[in-house]
Amino acid sequence: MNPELFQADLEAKPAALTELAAWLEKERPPLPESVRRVVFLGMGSSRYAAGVAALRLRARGFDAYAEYGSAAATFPAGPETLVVPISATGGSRETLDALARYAGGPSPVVALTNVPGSAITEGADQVVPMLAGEERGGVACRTFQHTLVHLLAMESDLTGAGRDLPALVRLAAEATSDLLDRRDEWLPRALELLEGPHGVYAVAPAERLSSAEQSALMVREGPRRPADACESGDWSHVDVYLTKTLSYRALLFPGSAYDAQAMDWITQRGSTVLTVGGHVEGERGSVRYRHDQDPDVALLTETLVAELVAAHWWRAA
Ligand SMILES: O=P(O)(O)OC[C@H]1O[C@](O)(CO)[C@@H](O)[C@@H]1O
Repeated sequence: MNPELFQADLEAKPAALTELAAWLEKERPPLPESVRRVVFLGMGSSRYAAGVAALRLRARGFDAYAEYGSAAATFPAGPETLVVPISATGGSRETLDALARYAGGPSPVVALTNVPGSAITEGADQVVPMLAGEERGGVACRTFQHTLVHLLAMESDLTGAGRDLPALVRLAAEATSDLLDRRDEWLPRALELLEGPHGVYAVAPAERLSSAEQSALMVREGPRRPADACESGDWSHVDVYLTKTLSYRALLFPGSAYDAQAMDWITQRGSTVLTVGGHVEGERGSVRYRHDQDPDVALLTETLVAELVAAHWWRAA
C-alpha cells in the first residue's frame, strides 16, 4: 500500500465516475427473472456497500441481506434467490468460500468485481464490472464508490423504481470534484478537529451507514489510527459511553431523526463534532459540498472527507 498513490486514486474519482455514468447509459444485460430474495456476500467495504443496498431493497419489499463472506452459513440456494458476491479484487478468500456454496446450484449468481477474470467470476452466471480502474494505492476507495453505484443500478433493475442513475453519478462526480478542488479551505480545520489521542468515531444514519463504516476503515487502513463506526440513533445506546472517558472526536454525517438526541449528549460532554454535508446544533465545524442536500449524492460522495483526512495523516506519518 502507498499513501501517495492512494491520494492519486482519490483525485481520479471524478474522471472514473464520469466514465461510469457513460457506461450506465448503455443497455445492461437483464438480471434473472422471478427474483424474490437477494443475498449479497462480501467483506470489508464491499459488505459495507451491500448493507445499505440490502436495507434499500427491504424498504421496497424485497427480502435482501448483506452477509459476511465469512459467515459459516447463509440462505439455502434456490431459483428465486439471487446471489451477489462482491469483491473489488475478486480474490477475498472468505467471499470465494461463500460463493462456492452456491456455484453450480439453483441460485442465479451475479458477481460484482473490478478485476475481470478474477476468481470470483468463476462460477458466476453473470459478471458486472465495477469499472473503477486500478487502485494503485492498494486501498479500496473508488471501488467502494462504484460498488454503491452498481448496487443502486441493481435496485432499480429489480424494483423498477429509482432515479436517473447516469444523472445521479454525474452529480456525485461534481460533488466529488468540489470537495477535491476546495480541500485547502476545509481540510486543515477537519484535521485539527479530528486529531486526538483516542481516534475518530464516524456516525451516520442507517440509510448511509456505509459512509461511517468506510470512513472508519480508511482511518485504520491508511494511517493505522483507531477508528470506529456507529449508527446515528444507536449512538445514544453505544458510543455515548465513550464521551465520558475519551477525547471523543466524531465525524457526523447528518440526516437521521436522532441527530439531535446524540448532539444533546455530545454537547453536555464537551465532545468534538465535525459534520459533513449538513449542520447540527453544537457542531464544531462543518464540511459542505455541491449537491450535498441530495441523500443519494451524499451516499456516493461523503466518504471522501475521511479518505482525504486519512491520506494526509498517512503521508505525514
Ligand atoms: O472487495 P474485496 O477485494 O473482496 O476486499 C474486501 C476488503 O478487503 C480489503 O481489501 C482489505 O483487506 C479492503 O480494502 C476491502 O474492503
